[in-house]
Amino acid sequence: MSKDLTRPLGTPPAREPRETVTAVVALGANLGERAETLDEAVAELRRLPLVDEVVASDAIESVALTLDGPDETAPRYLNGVALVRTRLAPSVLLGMLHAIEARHGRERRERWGARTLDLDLIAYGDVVSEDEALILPHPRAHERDFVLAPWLQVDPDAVLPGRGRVADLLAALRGSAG
Ligand SMILES: Nc1ncnc2c1ncn2[C@@H]1O[C@H](COP(=O)(O)OP(=O)(O)OP(=O)(O)O)[C@@H](O)[C@H]1O
Ligand SMILES: Nc1nc2c(c(=O)[nH]1)N=C(CO)CN2
Repeated sequence: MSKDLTRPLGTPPAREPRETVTAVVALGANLGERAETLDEAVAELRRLPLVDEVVASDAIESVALTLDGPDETAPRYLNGVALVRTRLAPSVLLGMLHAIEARHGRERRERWGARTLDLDLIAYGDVVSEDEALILPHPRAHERDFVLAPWLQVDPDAVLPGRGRVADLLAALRGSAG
């Protein structure tokens, strides 16, 4: 029996097919061959089942944000955003993001620690979720220049559900910086 990946695992088959939504995936890397890793991760997103289209931003470089604030001595990050048109259920998509991270040697050691690849699910359509295994939209996306700027590049009209237009969020963030 084939699995229905449009539903959260363990739930009964749907009567209606799940519609295609745009998921926003943030990519980050500050260890290893960062640009190659991000390119490969985008290629892997394109090969996922029930993914029709992936539009990827350019990669941007930024100083590492740690729990103690920006750290100029830490390896710098390359970040990007991919818009993923998919019928995968959000929790199934997150599981597949974790599998891609694992294939790139991601180790989960410390929070906000250096990593070969980090894939966060920033938004899934306009779904709102408080489940700590998958909070939607991502609770820190609105305060991250390295998420908002590449997102705006691939979707100038983007809206972060519950927070507003990405262009306005980025302008506010930059206006309040330093
Ligand atoms: N929207 C989301 N995207 C990715 N992971 C999420 C999300 N909401 C909750 N999580 C949970 O957060 C856990 C930690 O994720 P991760 O290791 O990517 O965090 P981090 O990259 O160190 O920090 P941050 O979440 O601030 O980017 C994951 O196991 C995942 O289940
Ligand atoms: N510049 C930058 N800093 C970070 C990043 C990131 O992607 N870019 N991700 C983190 C944890 O998700 C912590 N700090």
